[in-house]
Amino acid sequence: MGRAFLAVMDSAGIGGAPDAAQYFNGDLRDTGANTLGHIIEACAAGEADEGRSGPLRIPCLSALGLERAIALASGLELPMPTEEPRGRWGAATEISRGKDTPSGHWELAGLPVPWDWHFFPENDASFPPELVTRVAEAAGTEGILGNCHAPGTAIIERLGAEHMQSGWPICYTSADSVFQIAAHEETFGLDRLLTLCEEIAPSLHAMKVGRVIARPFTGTPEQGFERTGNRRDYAIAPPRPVLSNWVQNAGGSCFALGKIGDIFSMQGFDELRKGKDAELMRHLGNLVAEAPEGSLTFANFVEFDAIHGHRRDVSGYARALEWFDREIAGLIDNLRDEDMLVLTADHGNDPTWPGTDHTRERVPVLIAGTGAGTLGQIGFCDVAGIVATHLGVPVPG
Ligand SMILES: O=P(O)(O)O[C@H]1O[C@H](CO)[C@@H](O)[C@H]1O
Ligand SMILES: [Mn+2]
Ligand SMILES: [Mn+2]
Repeated sequence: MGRAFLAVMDSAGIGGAPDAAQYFNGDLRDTGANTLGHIIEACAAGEADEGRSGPLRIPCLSALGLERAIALASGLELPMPTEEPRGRWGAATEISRGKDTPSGHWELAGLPVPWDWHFFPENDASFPPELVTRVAEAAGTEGILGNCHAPGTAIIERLGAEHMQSGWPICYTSADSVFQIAAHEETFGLDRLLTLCEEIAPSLHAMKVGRVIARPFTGTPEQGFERTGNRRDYAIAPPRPVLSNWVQNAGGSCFALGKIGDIFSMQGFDELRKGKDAELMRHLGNLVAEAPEGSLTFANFVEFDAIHGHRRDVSGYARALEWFDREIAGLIDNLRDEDMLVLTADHGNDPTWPGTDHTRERVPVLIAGTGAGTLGQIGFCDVAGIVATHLGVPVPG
């Protein structure tokens, strides 16, 4: 039976989504976006030389069949490694409508999202009056500040002083399905902020807003404000059992690494280990050494997306891929005979594309430890099926 390690390279898409024309970055459709394909091309053309140089060096991902997966997904013709892949490789297509992180992960875990997420409009007042009233009541204030789309650091700079003076919470949103509340840890109070978020979360989840996020900060108008590490996400829970539940129900342990805990509201997980990507890689290495037989380790590496994809930083994304490739090669050497390591992604975020939003794409599925050969074109849900079958866990439905 062995163990299963499932690592999501957040936003590492490979193009070719059949419905890409229905998705936009600004005015431009996502048709043709190809995160990894375009990074490989940019590196080969010498256009991604900041902090690195030349063609993208990812021998481990290549040996597992990445270039073949890209060609299968999108038809993009890249120089092909001459050797046959040593892993199983394929391209997965999403059916959930959102090109967001929870949609991608839930479907990879066997649950296509059965609804449309609610996104708040980019109007002067993003939130409906009833919601504003409900939040102010829960906060015990006369009103709220913000009520708009904003980057989190910019809005505390703009409204931090007014917030400290009036005591009103700063509420804002973004292109994601989120309701975020920024408040000062001392003058508003951290516990009060967390209680407020917890209290209003059920009504936002009922509206199909994916997450309420507490964004505490400290500082002064004179010295400037800074967000603290006490961020808390109150995410909507998956409405049905997912891969981690199936594994747990069959008696296996499940470990969540990084954002996986929030994405699934810890549904089906025994333990959460957090940190930056480098730390997560160490957690993953420790679990390769220690995780019990029959267990699932589910990891999300968010920096590809959060630090490089949204900032359209091709060199940075390439550096992150080269780092990831080296680290994963080391982990594969330590797998036990019966183990499976699956590398995949949740959506695209092509750093060569206009805009700053995710791109609708197919994703690679690369599997180490269980032989070689193609998986062909599969669905996101098949990833859950492959992992469950490997662990001998029944797949419902
Ligand atoms: O700009 P900040 O506050 O970091 O917000 C970002 O973080 C949120 C959740 O990850 C995203 O929806 C985006 O809005
Ligand atoms: Mn994501
Ligand atoms: Mn993102």
